[in-house]
Amino acid sequence: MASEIEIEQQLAPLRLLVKEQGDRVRELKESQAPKADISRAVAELKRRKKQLEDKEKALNPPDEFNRSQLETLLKQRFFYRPSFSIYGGIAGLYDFGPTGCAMKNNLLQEWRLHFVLEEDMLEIESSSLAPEPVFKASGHLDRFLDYVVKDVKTGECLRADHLLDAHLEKLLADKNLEGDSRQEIINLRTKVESLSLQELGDQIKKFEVKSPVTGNNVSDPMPFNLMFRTEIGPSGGVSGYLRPETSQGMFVNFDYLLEYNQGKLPFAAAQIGSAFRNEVSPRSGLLRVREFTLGEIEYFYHPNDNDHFKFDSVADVEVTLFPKDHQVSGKPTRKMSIKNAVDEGVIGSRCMGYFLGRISLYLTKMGIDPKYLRFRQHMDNEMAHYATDCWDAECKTSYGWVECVGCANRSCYDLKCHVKATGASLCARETLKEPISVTINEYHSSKVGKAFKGDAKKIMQYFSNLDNDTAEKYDKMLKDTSQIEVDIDSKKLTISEDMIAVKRYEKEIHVVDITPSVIEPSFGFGRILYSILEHNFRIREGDEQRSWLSLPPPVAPVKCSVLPLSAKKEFDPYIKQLASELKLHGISNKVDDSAGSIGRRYARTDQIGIPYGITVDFDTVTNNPATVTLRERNTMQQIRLNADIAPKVVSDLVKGLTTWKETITKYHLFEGQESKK
Ligand SMILES: Nc1ncnc2c1ncn2[C@@H]1O[C@H](COP(=O)(O)OP(=O)(O)OP(=O)(O)O)[C@@H](O)[C@H]1O
Repeated sequence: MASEIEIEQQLAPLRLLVKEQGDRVRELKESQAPKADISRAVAELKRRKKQLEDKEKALNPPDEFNRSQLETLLKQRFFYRPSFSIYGGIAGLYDFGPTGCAMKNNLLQEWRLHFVLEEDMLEIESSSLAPEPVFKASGHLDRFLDYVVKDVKTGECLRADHLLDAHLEKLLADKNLEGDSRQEIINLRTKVESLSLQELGDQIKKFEVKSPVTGNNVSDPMPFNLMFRTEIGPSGGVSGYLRPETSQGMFVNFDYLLEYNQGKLPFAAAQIGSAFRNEVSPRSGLLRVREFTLGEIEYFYHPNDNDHFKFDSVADVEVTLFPKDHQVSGKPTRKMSIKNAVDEGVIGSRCMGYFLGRISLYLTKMGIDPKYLRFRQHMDNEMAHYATDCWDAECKTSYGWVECVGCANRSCYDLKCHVKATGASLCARETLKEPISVTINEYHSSKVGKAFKGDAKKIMQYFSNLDNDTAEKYDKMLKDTSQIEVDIDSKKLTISEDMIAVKRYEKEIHVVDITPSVIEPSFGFGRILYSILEHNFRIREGDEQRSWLSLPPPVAPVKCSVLPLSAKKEFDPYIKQLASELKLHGISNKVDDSAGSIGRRYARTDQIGIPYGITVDFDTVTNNPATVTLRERNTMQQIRLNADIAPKVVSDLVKGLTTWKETITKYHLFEGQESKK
């Protein structure tokens, strides 16, 4: 499917023709030209408008869920739009408007309450830009790749797995394709993202895949690193990268976090921040972009204890699971409680189960429809280089199943990588019940300092952290070749026999170093936000179709509207008073005193998902004490209540201290109002 920018580019000439003809009609009318000329010009304007409409429809084919209606709403009410559009835009970058920004902030605030506050997590904010050795050590420099092919004539780059997948999808659309060939393609589609470079190349050749844009042949696939590279500082000597995930900031600060936590495991660090990926083909709106907000948690725990002390709180949470063996054998998903899934070994540990349960609770509270939420386990060859097990929380949208949260078991991979690269001590200390005897390798040197100057400290640190196997391996190398080569901070250093001496002895110890294991839930807020919008998009049938959003109050961009029934001056003091009292309760509100019927204005507030609306009318002014109506968005029911308590009632509703059902039993339903859900 074409990106929004591509669509806009194709529509621009037609829009111009419509505008020109519109101007022409206006000129003719103003100059009181003959009626026949005006009618001809109007007919031409209609023809051009129709041409534009047809093209728009062709580029945005309607599907079961009417995405184009949602997109129109999102554009009109400025949830988000392509960045720099007045310069023609750049694919994969988006700006959030007031509604989108407020909604995203609500998601972040709820995330902090649900995870950081609830679990006493240690939230940090680390730099978005990191020097190259960090990503060399973490493996991103060598392995954070997508495979791309080039159009052999135009040189345009295309993501190889997506290209192959789209081609296979097209083949499957052919109803005449039957039997084994159909099954082979279905099977291949389930593992397209996990094919190796060689396998991808073979399949692209086998199915004679061509560029969908030009129909030209494509090259063999080649690796493309997704990180944005830059130079840090004016002299250009230090290479750096914008982070593709926020987690490295938490790993490199592990020691300080542990100390802050009084040296105790387990604990969780959390971070919200921007991540940057130079995606080959950004597409599908917010779903695949080049800059996005991530919320990540690193739960550090003892590798021999993968329980979670709060497991019981999620034991009964029902989730839909799609384990890897079901994907291979074509079996359907399983709906089960977290407890049963762990007991039956579907989920590997109570710790992983705990986080899947918490993720599910967060997403559904935010408005994800549980029917369209599943947890899919990664296939072994699909996992990121750092993971040993991974479950993605996927939401079904009109684009298919979309990964919104990844929950990976990163074991001790990252901490060990940074220890290896820097010699830093990134481990916890455990006091043993009984002392044990261990081999100590003590390295001494007089010449390393002279030979390696600034690097000497790191080298000696590196040696002091060696495990026994590596120490023995180095002993042998020194004996055999009189030198050893070590890789520190991405530099290969040669240490000769005369530079270093090792003293080895047994020692009884009471404390051991532990490199913790890590479970990492990683939330992409753009994808979550879009999925929530799709899951809550509704149409009210009536004289005219009105689109609206059934967003849960905590997520809604604005919580309450304040509406004067008409433009009467007497309403103003009440409107001001209500708006400021709502603010005192921390309830965001929007006064809509624009012209237009009250019905139209309610419809406008429903469009951005405002859950409650207070209306000031003639009775407000005449009643003593003053009364107002309070309307609930989903049912469109209204109650009448005293103006001075209305803000508090809305505040209680928004904060979940009461429900609408309870509220309508306490106050009177406004005359003639019934549930119109
Ligand atoms: N290009 C992107 N645009 C928007 N969100 C993204 C993008 N890449 C990743 N995310 C979000 O970040 C989360 C964690 O990133 P992770 O590295 O697990 O994704 P990923 O497996 O690389 O995603 P994908 O396979 O879709 O590229 C994802 O669950 C998703 O919500």
